[in-house]
Amino acid sequence: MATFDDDYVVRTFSPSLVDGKPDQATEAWLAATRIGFHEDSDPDSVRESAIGAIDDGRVFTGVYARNPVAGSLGDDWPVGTYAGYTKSINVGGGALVDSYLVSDVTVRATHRRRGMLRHLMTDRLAAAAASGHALAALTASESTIYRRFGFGPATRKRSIVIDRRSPFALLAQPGGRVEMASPTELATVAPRVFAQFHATTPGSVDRQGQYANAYNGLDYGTAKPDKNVRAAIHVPSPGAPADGYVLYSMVSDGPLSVLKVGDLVAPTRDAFLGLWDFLGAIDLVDEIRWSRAPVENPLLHALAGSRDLKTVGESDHVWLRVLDAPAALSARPYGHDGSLTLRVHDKLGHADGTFRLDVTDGAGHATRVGENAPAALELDAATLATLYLGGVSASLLGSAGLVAEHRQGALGEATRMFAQDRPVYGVTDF
Ligand SMILES: CC(=O)SCCNC(=O)CCNC(=O)[C@H](O)C(C)(C)COP(=O)(O)OP(=O)(O)OC[C@H]1O[C@@H](n2cnc3c(N)ncnc32)[C@H](O)[C@@H]1OP(=O)(O)O
Repeated sequence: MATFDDDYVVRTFSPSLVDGKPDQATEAWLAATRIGFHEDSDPDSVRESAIGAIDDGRVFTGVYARNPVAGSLGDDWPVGTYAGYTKSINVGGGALVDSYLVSDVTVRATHRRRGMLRHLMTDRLAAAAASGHALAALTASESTIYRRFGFGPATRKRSIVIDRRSPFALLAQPGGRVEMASPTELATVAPRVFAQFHATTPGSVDRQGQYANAYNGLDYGTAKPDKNVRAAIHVPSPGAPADGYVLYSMVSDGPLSVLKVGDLVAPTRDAFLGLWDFLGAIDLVDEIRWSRAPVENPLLHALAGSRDLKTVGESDHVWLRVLDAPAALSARPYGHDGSLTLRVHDKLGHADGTFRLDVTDGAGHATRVGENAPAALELDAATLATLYLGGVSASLLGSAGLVAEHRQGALGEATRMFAQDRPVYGVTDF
Protein backbone atom coordinates (compact mmCIF):
# COMPACT_ATOMS: atom_id res chain seq x y z
CA MET A 1 0.00 0.00 0.00
CA ALA A 2 1.31 3.46 -0.95
CA THR A 3 2.50 5.56 1.97
CA PHE A 4 1.99 9.30 2.46
CA ASP A 5 5.53 9.94 1.26
CA ASP A 6 4.95 7.91 -1.91
CA ASP A 7 2.07 10.19 -2.87
CA TYR A 8 3.08 13.58 -1.52
CA VAL A 9 6.01 15.88 -0.94
CA VAL A 10 5.83 18.44 1.88
CA ARG A 11 7.52 21.83 1.49
CA THR A 12 7.86 24.51 4.15
CA PHE A 13 8.75 28.04 3.08
CA SER A 14 8.40 31.71 3.95
CA PRO A 15 6.06 33.73 1.72
CA SER A 16 7.64 36.49 -0.30
CA LEU A 17 6.90 39.24 -2.82
CA VAL A 18 8.59 39.98 -6.14
CA ASP A 19 8.00 43.50 -7.49
CA GLY A 20 5.21 43.98 -4.97
CA LYS A 21 3.37 40.79 -5.98
CA PRO A 22 3.41 37.36 -4.31
CA ASP A 23 6.00 35.08 -5.87
CA GLN A 24 4.74 31.98 -7.67
CA ALA A 25 4.89 29.57 -4.71
CA THR A 26 3.24 32.10 -2.39
CA GLU A 27 0.49 32.92 -4.87
CA ALA A 28 -0.29 29.25 -5.57
CA TRP A 29 -0.33 28.45 -1.84
CA LEU A 30 -2.70 31.37 -1.09
CA ALA A 31 -4.94 30.50 -4.04
CA ALA A 32 -5.15 26.91 -2.75
CA THR A 33 -6.25 28.06 0.73
CA ARG A 34 -8.96 30.14 -0.94
CA ILE A 35 -10.35 27.03 -2.60
CA GLY A 36 -10.48 25.33 0.83
CA PHE A 37 -12.35 28.22 2.44
CA HIS A 38 -14.64 28.91 -0.57
CA GLU A 39 -13.16 32.37 -1.05
CA ASP A 40 -12.59 34.10 -4.38
CA SER A 41 -9.07 34.48 -5.78
CA ASP A 42 -9.24 38.26 -6.16
CA PRO A 43 -5.60 39.33 -6.81
CA ASP A 44 -5.90 42.21 -4.31
CA SER A 45 -6.94 39.78 -1.55
CA VAL A 46 -4.13 37.39 -2.44
CA ARG A 47 -1.58 40.24 -2.36
CA GLU A 48 -2.91 41.56 0.96
CA SER A 49 -2.78 38.07 2.50
CA ALA A 50 0.83 37.74 1.33
CA ILE A 51 1.79 41.13 2.79
CA GLY A 52 0.04 40.26 6.07
CA ALA A 53 1.69 36.84 6.21
CA ILE A 54 5.15 38.31 5.67
CA ASP A 55 4.47 40.92 8.36
CA ASP A 56 3.45 38.15 10.79
CA GLY A 57 6.49 36.02 9.99
CA ARG A 58 4.20 33.16 8.94
CA VAL A 59 5.76 29.95 7.75
CA PHE A 60 3.75 28.22 5.01
CA THR A 61 3.68 24.47 4.60
CA GLY A 62 2.30 22.99 1.39
CA VAL A 63 1.63 19.36 0.54
CA TYR A 64 2.17 18.71 -3.16
CA ALA A 65 1.01 15.69 -5.17
CA ARG A 66 3.99 13.79 -6.59
CA ASN A 67 1.97 12.58 -9.55
CA PRO A 68 -0.71 15.18 -10.32
CA VAL A 69 -3.43 14.16 -12.77
CA ALA A 70 -2.77 15.61 -16.23
CA GLY A 71 -4.77 18.79 -16.71
CA SER A 72 -5.23 19.38 -12.98
CA LEU A 73 -4.25 22.63 -11.22
CA GLY A 74 -0.52 23.36 -11.66
CA ASP A 75 2.16 21.24 -9.95
CA ASP A 76 3.01 24.21 -7.76
CA TRP A 77 -0.53 24.33 -6.31
CA PRO A 78 -0.51 22.48 -2.98
CA VAL A 79 -3.29 19.98 -2.26
CA GLY A 80 -2.86 20.72 1.46
CA THR A 81 -1.96 24.00 3.18
CA TYR A 82 -0.96 24.95 6.72
CA ALA A 83 0.52 28.12 8.25
CA GLY A 84 2.26 28.61 11.59
CA TYR A 85 3.57 31.75 13.28
CA THR A 86 4.21 33.23 16.71
CA LYS A 87 2.07 35.78 18.56
CA SER A 88 1.60 36.40 22.25
CA ILE A 89 -1.39 35.30 24.32
CA ASN A 90 -2.37 36.95 27.60
CA VAL A 91 -2.56 34.10 30.13
CA GLY A 92 -3.67 36.34 33.02
CA GLY A 93 -2.31 39.09 35.22
CA GLY A 94 -0.65 40.75 32.23
CA ALA A 95 1.58 37.72 31.53
CA LEU A 96 2.08 37.40 27.76
CA VAL A 97 3.28 34.04 26.42
CA ASP A 98 4.67 33.78 22.89
CA SER A 99 2.51 31.06 21.39
CA TYR A 100 2.42 29.06 18.18
CA LEU A 101 -0.63 30.03 16.10
CA VAL A 102 -2.01 27.67 13.46
CA SER A 103 -3.97 29.05 10.49
CA ASP A 104 -5.03 28.38 6.91
CA VAL A 105 -5.35 24.62 7.23
CA THR A 106 -6.99 23.23 4.09
CA VAL A 107 -6.98 19.94 2.24
CA ARG A 108 -8.29 19.79 -1.32
CA ALA A 109 -11.57 17.86 -1.53
CA THR A 110 -10.00 15.28 -3.87
CA HIS A 111 -7.32 14.42 -1.25
CA ARG A 112 -9.32 14.60 1.99
CA ARG A 113 -9.58 11.93 4.68
CA ARG A 114 -6.24 10.35 3.81
CA GLY A 115 -4.51 11.64 6.90
CA MET A 116 -3.07 14.88 5.47
CA LEU A 117 -4.33 17.07 8.32
CA ARG A 118 -3.06 14.52 10.85
CA HIS A 119 0.33 14.42 9.14
CA LEU A 120 0.64 18.24 9.07
CA MET A 121 -0.61 18.78 12.60
CA THR A 122 1.55 16.07 14.15
CA ASP A 123 4.69 17.18 12.36
CA ARG A 124 4.28 20.95 12.81
CA LEU A 125 3.23 20.77 16.48
CA ALA A 126 6.31 18.66 17.17
CA ALA A 127 8.46 21.32 15.47
CA ALA A 128 6.74 24.09 17.47
CA ALA A 129 7.34 22.21 20.73
CA ALA A 130 10.97 21.58 19.78
CA SER A 131 11.46 25.29 19.15
CA GLY A 132 10.33 26.05 22.71
CA HIS A 133 6.67 27.03 22.39
CA ALA A 134 4.71 26.12 25.53
CA LEU A 135 1.32 26.87 23.94
CA ALA A 136 -0.32 26.57 20.53
CA ALA A 137 -3.62 28.12 19.46
CA LEU A 138 -6.08 28.21 16.58
CA THR A 139 -9.64 29.18 15.71
CA ALA A 140 -11.60 26.23 14.37
CA SER A 141 -13.90 25.98 11.34
CA GLU A 142 -15.72 23.10 13.07
CA SER A 143 -15.83 22.10 16.72
CA THR A 144 -15.28 18.36 16.13
CA ILE A 145 -11.85 18.38 14.48
CA TYR A 146 -9.16 19.59 16.86
CA ARG A 147 -9.74 17.87 20.21
CA ARG A 148 -8.04 14.77 18.89
CA PHE A 149 -4.87 16.88 18.49
CA GLY A 150 -5.02 18.12 22.10
CA PHE A 151 -6.70 21.51 21.45
CA GLY A 152 -9.46 22.58 23.82
CA PRO A 153 -11.83 25.56 23.51
CA ALA A 154 -10.46 28.25 25.82
CA THR A 155 -12.38 31.44 24.97
CA ARG A 156 -15.92 31.97 23.72
CA LYS A 157 -17.80 34.76 21.95
CA ARG A 158 -21.42 35.80 21.69
CA SER A 159 -23.58 37.29 18.99
CA ILE A 160 -25.95 39.84 20.45
CA VAL A 161 -28.74 42.03 19.10
CA ILE A 162 -30.04 45.14 20.81
CA ASP A 163 -33.50 46.30 19.87
CA ARG A 164 -33.15 50.03 19.33
CA ARG A 165 -36.85 50.57 18.72
CA SER A 166 -37.02 50.70 22.53
CA PRO A 167 -35.26 53.60 24.24
CA PHE A 168 -31.56 52.93 24.91
CA ALA A 169 -30.31 54.08 28.31
CA LEU A 170 -27.42 53.10 30.57
CA LEU A 171 -27.84 52.87 34.35
CA ALA A 172 -24.50 54.57 35.06
CA GLN A 173 -23.12 57.57 33.22
CA PRO A 174 -19.64 56.91 31.82
CA GLY A 175 -16.85 59.44 32.23
CA GLY A 176 -14.94 60.95 29.34
CA ARG A 177 -16.19 61.80 25.89
CA VAL A 178 -16.82 60.10 22.57
CA GLU A 179 -16.26 61.71 19.18
CA MET A 180 -16.34 60.43 15.64
CA ALA A 181 -12.86 59.93 14.25
CA SER A 182 -11.23 60.09 10.85
CA PRO A 183 -9.54 56.93 9.56
CA THR A 184 -6.17 58.72 9.80
CA GLU A 185 -6.70 59.38 13.51
CA LEU A 186 -7.81 55.79 14.05
CA ALA A 187 -4.63 54.43 12.43
CA THR A 188 -2.67 55.92 15.34
CA VAL A 189 -5.21 55.21 18.08
CA ALA A 190 -6.24 51.62 17.30
CA PRO A 191 -2.88 49.82 17.63
CA ARG A 192 -2.20 51.57 20.95
CA VAL A 193 -5.69 50.85 22.34
CA PHE A 194 -5.50 47.23 21.22
CA ALA A 195 -2.06 46.90 22.88
CA GLN A 196 -3.63 48.13 26.15
CA PHE A 197 -6.54 45.69 25.77
CA HIS A 198 -4.12 42.85 25.00
CA ALA A 199 -1.95 43.63 28.03
CA THR A 200 -4.92 43.62 30.42
CA THR A 201 -7.30 40.93 29.13
CA PRO A 202 -6.74 37.22 29.81
CA GLY A 203 -7.43 35.24 26.66
CA SER A 204 -6.43 38.02 24.26
CA VAL A 205 -4.32 36.94 21.27
CA ASP A 206 -2.07 39.56 19.67
CA ARG A 207 -3.33 40.73 16.31
CA GLN A 208 -1.92 39.89 12.91
CA GLY A 209 -0.53 42.52 10.53
CA GLN A 210 -3.57 42.66 8.28
CA TYR A 211 -5.60 44.44 11.00
CA ALA A 212 -3.71 47.59 9.90
CA ASN A 213 -6.02 47.71 6.86
CA ALA A 214 -9.10 48.02 9.06
CA TYR A 215 -7.39 50.65 11.22
CA ASN A 216 -6.80 52.73 8.07
CA GLY A 217 -10.43 52.67 6.92
CA LEU A 218 -9.69 49.97 4.34
CA ASP A 219 -11.30 46.61 3.75
CA TYR A 220 -9.42 44.00 5.85
CA GLY A 221 -9.12 41.55 2.94
CA THR A 222 -8.50 43.73 -0.11
CA ALA A 223 -7.12 47.03 1.30
CA LYS A 224 -9.62 48.89 -0.87
CA PRO A 225 -11.34 51.87 0.77
CA ASP A 226 -14.28 50.66 2.86
CA LYS A 227 -16.79 53.40 2.20
CA ASN A 228 -19.37 52.11 4.70
CA VAL A 229 -17.21 52.04 7.78
CA ARG A 230 -17.46 54.74 10.48
CA ALA A 231 -15.23 55.20 13.51
CA ALA A 232 -15.51 56.76 16.95
CA ILE A 233 -13.01 57.12 19.77
CA HIS A 234 -13.37 57.56 23.53
CA VAL A 235 -11.17 60.12 25.30
CA PRO A 236 -11.02 59.83 29.12
CA SER A 237 -10.33 63.53 29.73
CA PRO A 238 -9.68 66.61 27.58
CA GLY A 239 -6.30 66.37 25.86
CA ALA A 240 -5.68 62.77 26.97
CA PRO A 241 -4.99 60.09 24.37
CA ALA A 242 -7.97 57.98 23.28
CA ASP A 243 -8.47 54.79 25.31
CA GLY A 244 -11.15 53.03 23.25
CA TYR A 245 -12.56 52.90 19.73
CA VAL A 246 -15.33 51.38 17.67
CA LEU A 247 -15.62 50.67 13.95
CA TYR A 248 -19.17 50.22 12.72
CA SER A 249 -21.28 50.30 9.58
CA MET A 250 -24.94 50.66 8.66
CA VAL A 251 -26.62 47.90 6.65
CA SER A 252 -30.19 47.10 5.67
CA ASP A 253 -31.79 43.79 6.56
CA GLY A 254 -35.18 43.81 4.84
CA PRO A 255 -37.09 46.68 6.44
CA LEU A 256 -34.60 46.96 9.32
CA SER A 257 -31.89 49.58 9.57
CA VAL A 258 -29.04 47.76 11.31
CA LEU A 259 -25.94 49.15 12.96
CA LYS A 260 -23.23 46.48 12.78
CA VAL A 261 -20.43 46.78 15.29
CA GLY A 262 -17.29 45.66 13.47
CA ASP A 263 -14.46 46.14 15.95
CA LEU A 264 -15.00 47.49 19.45
CA VAL A 265 -11.92 47.65 21.66
CA ALA A 266 -12.38 49.26 25.05
CA PRO A 267 -9.93 48.28 27.78
CA THR A 268 -11.46 50.57 30.42
CA ARG A 269 -14.94 50.72 31.92
CA ASP A 270 -15.53 54.32 30.81
CA ALA A 271 -14.38 53.58 27.25
CA PHE A 272 -16.68 50.53 27.01
CA LEU A 273 -19.73 52.27 28.45
CA GLY A 274 -18.98 55.56 26.69
CA LEU A 275 -18.76 53.90 23.28
CA TRP A 276 -22.01 52.01 23.91
CA ASP A 277 -23.70 55.20 25.07
CA PHE A 278 -22.65 56.71 21.73
CA LEU A 279 -23.80 53.72 19.64
CA GLY A 280 -27.14 53.69 21.45
CA ALA A 281 -27.65 57.39 20.73
CA ILE A 282 -27.40 57.11 16.93
CA ASP A 283 -30.75 57.87 15.28
CA LEU A 284 -32.55 55.94 12.52
CA VAL A 285 -31.38 52.57 13.85
CA ASP A 286 -33.71 49.60 14.50
CA GLU A 287 -31.13 47.10 15.74
CA ILE A 288 -27.51 47.04 16.86
CA ARG A 289 -25.72 43.75 16.14
CA TRP A 290 -22.37 42.69 17.61
CA SER A 291 -20.93 39.26 16.89
CA ARG A 292 -17.78 39.55 19.07
CA ALA A 293 -19.41 40.22 22.43
CA PRO A 294 -17.94 38.70 25.58
CA VAL A 295 -19.89 35.95 27.32
CA GLU A 296 -19.63 37.94 30.53
CA ASN A 297 -20.93 41.16 29.03
CA PRO A 298 -21.08 44.28 31.23
CA LEU A 299 -23.52 45.83 28.74
CA LEU A 300 -26.29 43.46 29.81
CA HIS A 301 -26.06 44.78 33.35
CA ALA A 302 -25.49 48.38 32.28
CA LEU A 303 -28.66 48.59 30.16
CA ALA A 304 -31.79 50.00 31.78
CA GLY A 305 -33.85 47.84 29.42
CA SER A 306 -31.79 44.66 29.72
CA ARG A 307 -34.48 42.63 27.91
CA ASP A 308 -33.74 44.62 24.76
CA LEU A 309 -30.41 42.76 24.55
CA LYS A 310 -30.80 39.26 23.12
CA THR A 311 -28.09 36.65 22.71
CA VAL A 312 -28.65 35.15 19.28
CA GLY A 313 -25.56 32.93 19.13
CA GLU A 314 -22.58 31.69 21.10
CA SER A 315 -19.58 29.67 20.01
CA ASP A 316 -16.05 28.66 20.85
CA HIS A 317 -13.48 31.21 19.76
CA VAL A 318 -9.80 30.48 20.56
CA TRP A 319 -8.67 26.86 21.02
CA LEU A 320 -5.50 26.34 23.04
CA ARG A 321 -3.03 23.45 23.10
CA VAL A 322 -0.48 22.90 25.85
CA LEU A 323 2.84 21.81 24.34
CA ASP A 324 4.97 22.10 27.48
CA ALA A 325 2.90 21.60 30.63
CA PRO A 326 5.48 22.67 33.27
CA ALA A 327 6.36 25.84 31.31
CA ALA A 328 2.73 26.74 30.57
CA LEU A 329 1.53 26.11 34.13
CA SER A 330 4.42 28.11 35.55
CA ALA A 331 3.76 31.05 33.19
CA ARG A 332 0.36 32.19 34.45
CA PRO A 333 -0.58 33.80 37.75
CA TYR A 334 -3.18 32.13 39.99
CA GLY A 335 -6.07 33.41 42.03
CA HIS A 336 -5.46 31.19 45.03
CA ASP A 337 -2.47 29.47 46.64
CA GLY A 338 -2.31 25.69 46.91
CA SER A 339 -0.82 22.52 45.49
CA LEU A 340 -2.32 20.19 42.91
CA THR A 341 -1.05 17.14 41.09
CA LEU A 342 -2.54 16.63 37.63
CA ARG A 343 -2.39 13.45 35.55
CA VAL A 344 -2.65 14.44 31.87
CA HIS A 345 -3.25 12.08 28.93
CA ASP A 346 -1.93 13.32 25.61
CA LYS A 347 -1.99 11.05 22.55
CA LEU A 348 0.60 13.26 20.81
CA GLY A 349 2.83 13.05 23.88
CA HIS A 350 3.64 16.74 24.44
CA ALA A 351 1.67 17.26 27.66
CA ASP A 352 1.48 13.61 28.70
CA GLY A 353 2.52 12.89 32.26
CA THR A 354 1.93 13.81 35.88
CA PHE A 355 2.60 17.38 36.95
CA ARG A 356 2.70 19.00 40.36
CA LEU A 357 1.62 22.65 40.51
CA ASP A 358 2.55 24.69 43.59
CA VAL A 359 1.15 28.19 43.89
CA THR A 360 2.60 30.61 46.43
CA ASP A 361 1.54 34.26 46.60
CA GLY A 362 -0.24 33.75 43.26
CA ALA A 363 2.91 32.59 41.42
CA GLY A 364 2.86 29.09 39.97
CA HIS A 365 5.70 26.61 39.80
CA ALA A 366 5.05 23.34 37.98
CA THR A 367 7.25 20.29 37.62
CA ARG A 368 6.94 16.86 36.09
CA VAL A 369 6.74 14.13 38.76
CA GLY A 370 6.87 10.33 38.55
CA GLU A 371 4.03 8.59 36.71
CA ASN A 372 3.02 6.85 39.92
CA ALA A 373 2.71 10.00 42.03
CA PRO A 374 -0.89 10.19 43.31
CA ALA A 375 -2.81 12.67 41.19
CA ALA A 376 -5.63 14.80 42.59
CA LEU A 377 -7.16 15.35 39.13
CA GLU A 378 -6.98 13.39 35.88
CA LEU A 379 -7.81 14.88 32.49
CA ASP A 380 -6.82 14.84 28.83
CA ALA A 381 -4.65 17.43 27.06
CA ALA A 382 -7.63 19.19 25.42
CA THR A 383 -9.34 19.62 28.80
CA LEU A 384 -6.10 20.90 30.33
CA ALA A 385 -6.05 23.57 27.59
CA THR A 386 -9.61 24.65 28.44
CA LEU A 387 -8.88 24.65 32.17
CA TYR A 388 -5.54 26.44 31.74
CA LEU A 389 -6.85 29.87 30.80
CA GLY A 390 -9.50 29.89 33.53
CA GLY A 391 -12.45 30.72 31.28
CA VAL A 392 -14.16 27.48 32.28
CA SER A 393 -13.92 26.28 35.87
CA ALA A 394 -12.53 22.90 36.94
CA SER A 395 -15.87 22.17 38.68
CA LEU A 396 -17.80 22.75 35.46
CA LEU A 397 -15.36 20.59 33.48
CA GLY A 398 -15.73 17.95 36.20
CA SER A 399 -19.53 18.08 35.87
CA ALA A 400 -19.09 17.66 32.11
CA GLY A 401 -17.28 14.38 32.81
CA LEU A 402 -13.94 15.71 31.55
CA VAL A 403 -11.97 15.81 34.82
CA ALA A 404 -11.79 12.90 37.26
CA GLU A 405 -11.39 13.94 40.91
CA HIS A 406 -9.19 11.49 42.87
CA ARG A 407 -8.85 13.63 46.01
CA GLN A 408 -12.01 14.99 47.58
CA GLY A 409 -12.22 18.77 47.22
CA ALA A 410 -9.58 18.97 44.46
CA LEU A 411 -12.05 20.23 41.85
CA GLY A 412 -13.08 23.11 44.11
CA GLU A 413 -9.44 23.87 44.87
CA ALA A 414 -8.55 23.91 41.16
CA THR A 415 -11.56 26.14 40.48
CA ARG A 416 -10.26 28.73 42.94
CA MET A 417 -6.65 28.44 41.78
CA PHE A 418 -7.30 28.76 38.02
CA ALA A 419 -9.89 31.57 38.31
CA GLN A 420 -8.89 34.83 36.57
CA ASP A 421 -9.55 38.24 38.07
CA ARG A 422 -11.03 39.47 34.77
CA PRO A 423 -13.32 37.71 32.28
CA VAL A 424 -11.44 35.60 29.73
CA TYR A 425 -12.11 37.16 26.34
CA GLY A 426 -10.46 38.13 23.07
CA VAL A 427 -11.17 40.30 20.02
CA THR A 428 -8.70 38.77 17.55
CA ASP A 429 -9.79 36.57 14.67
CA PHE A 430 -7.04 34.59 13.02
C1 LIG B 1 -7.01 26.14 12.08
C2 LIG B 1 -7.77 26.20 10.83
O1 LIG B 1 -7.28 26.59 9.80
S1 LIG B 1 -9.39 25.69 10.86
C3 LIG B 1 -9.84 25.38 9.18
C4 LIG B 1 -9.86 23.94 8.81
N1 LIG B 1 -10.11 23.84 7.36
C5 LIG B 1 -11.34 23.76 6.82
O2 LIG B 1 -12.35 23.67 7.50
C6 LIG B 1 -11.40 23.81 5.32
C7 LIG B 1 -12.24 22.69 4.72
N2 LIG B 1 -11.84 21.35 5.22
C8 LIG B 1 -10.65 20.79 4.91
O3 LIG B 1 -9.82 21.39 4.24
C9 LIG B 1 -10.35 19.39 5.41
O4 LIG B 1 -11.54 18.63 5.36
C10 LIG B 1 -9.79 19.32 6.85
C11 LIG B 1 -8.51 20.18 6.92
C12 LIG B 1 -10.78 19.83 7.87
C13 LIG B 1 -9.46 17.86 7.19
O5 LIG B 1 -8.38 17.40 6.40
P1 LIG B 1 -8.15 15.83 6.10
O6 LIG B 1 -6.81 15.70 5.48
O7 LIG B 1 -9.31 15.29 5.38
O8 LIG B 1 -8.12 15.23 7.57
P2 LIG B 1 -7.42 13.84 8.00
O9 LIG B 1 -7.72 12.80 6.97
O10 LIG B 1 -6.00 14.05 8.34
O11 LIG B 1 -8.23 13.54 9.32
C14 LIG B 1 -7.61 13.59 10.60
C15 LIG B 1 -8.64 13.25 11.61
O12 LIG B 1 -9.59 14.32 11.71
C16 LIG B 1 -10.90 13.81 11.44
N3 LIG B 1 -11.59 14.85 10.68
C17 LIG B 1 -11.17 15.42 9.54
N4 LIG B 1 -12.06 16.34 9.14
C18 LIG B 1 -13.05 16.35 10.04
C19 LIG B 1 -14.26 17.10 10.17
N5 LIG B 1 -14.60 18.03 9.26
N6 LIG B 1 -15.03 16.86 11.23
C20 LIG B 1 -14.68 15.93 12.16
N7 LIG B 1 -13.54 15.19 12.09
C21 LIG B 1 -12.75 15.41 11.04
C22 LIG B 1 -10.71 12.55 10.65
O13 LIG B 1 -11.82 11.68 10.82
C23 LIG B 1 -9.44 12.00 11.27
O14 LIG B 1 -9.75 11.39 12.51
P3 LIG B 1 -8.78 10.26 13.15
O15 LIG B 1 -7.38 10.50 12.63
O16 LIG B 1 -8.88 10.52 14.62
O17 LIG B 1 -9.33 8.97 12.70
